[in-house]
Amino acid sequence: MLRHTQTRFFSSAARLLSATKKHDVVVIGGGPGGYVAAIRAAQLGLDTACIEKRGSLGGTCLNVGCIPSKALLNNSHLYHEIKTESSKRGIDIEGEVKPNLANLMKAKDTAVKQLTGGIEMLFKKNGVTYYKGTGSFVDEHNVKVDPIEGGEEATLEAKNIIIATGSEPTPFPGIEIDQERIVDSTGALSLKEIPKKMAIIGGGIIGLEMGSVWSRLGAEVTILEFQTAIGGAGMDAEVAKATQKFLKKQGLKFQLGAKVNKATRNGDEVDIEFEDAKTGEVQTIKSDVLLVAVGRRPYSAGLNAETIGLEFDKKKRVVIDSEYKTKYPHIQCIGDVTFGAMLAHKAEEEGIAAAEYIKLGHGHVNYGNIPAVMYSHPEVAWTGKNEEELKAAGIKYKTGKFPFVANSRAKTNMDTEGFVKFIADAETQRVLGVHIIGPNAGEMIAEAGLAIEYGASCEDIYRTCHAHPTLSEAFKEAAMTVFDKPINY
Ligand SMILES: Cc1cc2nc3c(=O)[nH]c(=O)nc-3n(C[C@H](O)[C@H](O)[C@H](O)COP(=O)(O)OP(=O)(O)OC[C@H]3O[C@@H](n4cnc5c(N)ncnc54)[C@H](O)[C@@H]3O)c2cc1C
Ligand SMILES: NC(=O)c1ccc[n+]([C@@H]2O[C@H](COP(=O)([O-])OP(=O)(O)OC[C@H]3O[C@@H](n4cnc5c(N)ncnc54)[C@H](O)[C@@H]3O)[C@@H](O)[C@H]2O)c1
Repeated sequence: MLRHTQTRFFSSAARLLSATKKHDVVVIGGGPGGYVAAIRAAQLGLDTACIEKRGSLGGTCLNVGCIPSKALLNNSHLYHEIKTESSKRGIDIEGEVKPNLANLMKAKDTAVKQLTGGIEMLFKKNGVTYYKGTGSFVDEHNVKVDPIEGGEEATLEAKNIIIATGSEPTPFPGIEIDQERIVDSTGALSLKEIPKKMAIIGGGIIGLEMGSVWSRLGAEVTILEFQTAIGGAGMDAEVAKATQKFLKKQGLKFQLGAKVNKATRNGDEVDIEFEDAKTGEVQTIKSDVLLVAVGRRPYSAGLNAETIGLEFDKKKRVVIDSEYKTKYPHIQCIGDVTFGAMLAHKAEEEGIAAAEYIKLGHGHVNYGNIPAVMYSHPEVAWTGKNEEELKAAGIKYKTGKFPFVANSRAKTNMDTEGFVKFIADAETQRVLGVHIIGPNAGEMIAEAGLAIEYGASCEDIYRTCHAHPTLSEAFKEAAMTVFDKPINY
């Protein structure tokens, strides 16, 4: 008996020993923050591993966020354009134009598969070791991997650890998500049929993007937003108003200042009760599907962070310093699970900076110049400051605006909704913020990012030759309007 116990002890000790691996850097989470940090660390010559429990790399963004939503946004827009705009563009279509939901979903899934698979290839190319499983702290230098299918149990001894565990949808107290009739963003990306009526709690970016998708495909969409403006945090008030106007024109309905009290599923319907936040008047609406999109919250479940006494703030964000260091200098944290905008490109920037801090001792992210894009049509994009922020800070500024209706390319394309708005320092004309509603605003905002990063003035932009006929001429002319007259308006 004794001999048997001893054998068992030695064999499990041997197994533990053989499964302990040493790495310079262990990244927990394979989303845009984590996978980019891992690749950058490996490129800098560090022996790097990344642990991911989802079964595929790319995190929320590639699996259930940016990528699938953009696939549905792009293809639902094409469908809507073909259906509503073909004849005025000189294209005759015979027979009925109708969406094929199964194939729309297939196209979305193909994009996701190709891109998530691509990261696995990048890991191989850059020599990042990929552990499939849940990473949890054993102590401040050892991380255990509990494997998922295809993974292996291991304990990783790490000189440096980067936490990049992301975020999850914020629940609405009392409303149960069943991912069928009452869904969060993940469910809204995979509905089995096009609802006749869809209600959405939250007029932020998810609500407006997913509302656009299902409205274009035929649903009657009602957005219930608690605030008196849509767009969530950061959207310039003038832009938010104009955005609501064009979305309304496209058929979305808005109930602003709406305080939702409850929502219950009744068979194939959902009853939603809300009250006017000002008057207290109570209304009930019925919908086939309810999307709850009231924000996202940091995710750190399963990390066993308590074991090492990691610090969190009231919003459950991991507390870090300006070099992404937690209370332990060798444990950093980046992306949605810590401070700042919950955006993929912000997480990626932090991933690169965190890896560079480890190897080089310095890194760079300009938090004053993180672009935001809403992929409606037209798109809404901004970077830098908005008017409300500058007023609050007491900074004197001037604005200049140029409408796409006066831009030759937009007119040629019959796509003239929106404008480019510049906000510049009143004295120096230095660009402080740019806010765009317009076709391809998400691409155009990169030019504004460069201008802000390099401290450009409006005149610098005006004196830069822009090709004709392009939408970007509207960008140049908007810069001119801050201090002079535009040519074409
Ligand atoms: C519907 C939707 C659309 C979006 N669209 C955009 C967009 O267009 N542009 C944009 O910039 N942002 C968009 N976002 C936000 C974007 O997805 C996030 O900001 C981004 O994914 C954050 O990256 P991250 O690496 O911090 O976290 P995540 O992407 O959430 O990745 C974290 C990963 O860590 C894994 N993980 C967690 N705990 C553990 C553990 N203990 N062990 C191992 N693995 C673990 C998770 O499985 C996850 O895969 C969207 C989000 C949603 C929901
Ligand atoms: N294109 C993109 O970059 C993109 C796309 C989707 C998501 N995201 C990111 O994902 C995150 C989550 O998006 P989101 O739209 O859920 O959050 P959000 O913070 O953008 O918007 C949530 C909205 O819900 C409202 N709200 C909150 N509680 C409410 C209540 N009880 N009743 C009614 N309204 C209520 C808020 O006022 C806000 O307008 C955001 O940080 C966003 O940046 C980005």
